[in-house]
Amino acid sequence: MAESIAMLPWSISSAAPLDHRVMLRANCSSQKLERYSGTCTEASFSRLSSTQPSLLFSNSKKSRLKCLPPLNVLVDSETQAVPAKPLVGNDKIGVLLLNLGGPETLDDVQPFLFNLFADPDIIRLPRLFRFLQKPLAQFISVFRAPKSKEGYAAIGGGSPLRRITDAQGEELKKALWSKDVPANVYVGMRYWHPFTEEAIEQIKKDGITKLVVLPLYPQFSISTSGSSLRLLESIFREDEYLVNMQHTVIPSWYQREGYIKAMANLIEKELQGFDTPQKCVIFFSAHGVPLAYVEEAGDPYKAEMEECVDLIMEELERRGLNNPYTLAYQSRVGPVEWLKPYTDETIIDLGKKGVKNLLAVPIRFGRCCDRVPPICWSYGCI
Ligand SMILES: C=CC1=C(C)c2cc3[nH]c(cc4nc(cc5[nH]c(cc1n2)c(C)c5CCC(=O)O)C(CCC(=O)O)=C4C)c(C)c3C=C
Ligand SMILES: [Fe+2]
Repeated sequence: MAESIAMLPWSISSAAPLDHRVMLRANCSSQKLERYSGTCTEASFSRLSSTQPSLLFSNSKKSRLKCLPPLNVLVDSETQAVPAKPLVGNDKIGVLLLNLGGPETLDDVQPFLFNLFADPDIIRLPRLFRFLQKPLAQFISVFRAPKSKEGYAAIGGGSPLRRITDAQGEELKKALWSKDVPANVYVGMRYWHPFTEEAIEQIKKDGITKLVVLPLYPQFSISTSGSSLRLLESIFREDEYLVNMQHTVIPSWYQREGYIKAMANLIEKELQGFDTPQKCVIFFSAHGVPLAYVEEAGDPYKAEMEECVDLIMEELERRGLNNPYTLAYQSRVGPVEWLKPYTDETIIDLGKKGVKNLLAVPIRFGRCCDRVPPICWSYGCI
């Protein structure tokens, strides 16, 4: 089995994104395509409709225009005008960071799981059976809680996600202010405090007039950014203040140069810790989703994840690092088939093939933690 296993520290982002998906009016045609180009990121909630999932989650490659919008501009939800300096007149700028949320104590675990499983983007029941969503969520959350609690107990008794996301928000705010963009940054979690609804209340209290919505998931999935954006869309639809507020959405950003280079930097640094770095297998492990999300609902998650890994590997190759690598998916829950290959099976295969040096890269994780990384937690004994 593997002689050395190194882990990259969890440091880029906390979770994963919804593509296109929300984009109904993108202004990309004039943008030059470049290596790190990705899907257009501008979207207007006012154009979203949760009753039209095909508009949100088309998996047609053709419908996904490529562009490279600068992150530091605001796109007017009505006109798509892109002013060089977004701060005009009395505008108050806000950035809303969306994330999953996590239980802060072991007592929070079951209610957190209830919120998660009550989400129709997580447990996708046929329309006829939707009335069962909450009873089912109650049942599964009670059933799952002991196993989840074990995991959270192993990483100090709660999720570090709020702390990490708050810290990211603080750093983002500092970076924006240093660029003369005096924006407020808000954190809105999907399944635990501070809930998205709480962030929106604060945004209204602060009188924000222009809002950038940034899910902290580099790659889009129906179950992560998709769910958060759908919730946001329903909040916006019912609120006169929000409907009239200019806003833009960054659905995914796995292809951004800064992100790819940051991942490559971390990998390059960790490889240096091996005796024979060039022989080390780079093992990307990502949170999975049920296969049906991709094959039936058109979730772009798998495609974005694979493209992301390719981009990171290309960046490493440009630096003269030509290591073998593999991508596998973990964290499956329940009886249905999830994205393959599975992480546990892949690790065993690598061991059988005689791989002695493995660098595990938690590219998109569930129970993430800087103290006990989940891959050690779950697979350390294999
Ligand atoms: C049951 C379906 C689930 C889907 C689909 C799913 C997708 C998904 N999740 C993340 C990121 C995270 N998930 C986290 C915890 C978590 N996720 C599920 C289930 C699904 N996730 C459960 C039951 C749990 C709770 C923990 C457990 O019992 O295993 C977390 C951790 C949050 C924290 O506490 O810090 C993250 C992050 C992604 C990226 C994703 C789809 C791509
Ligand atoms: Fe998850």
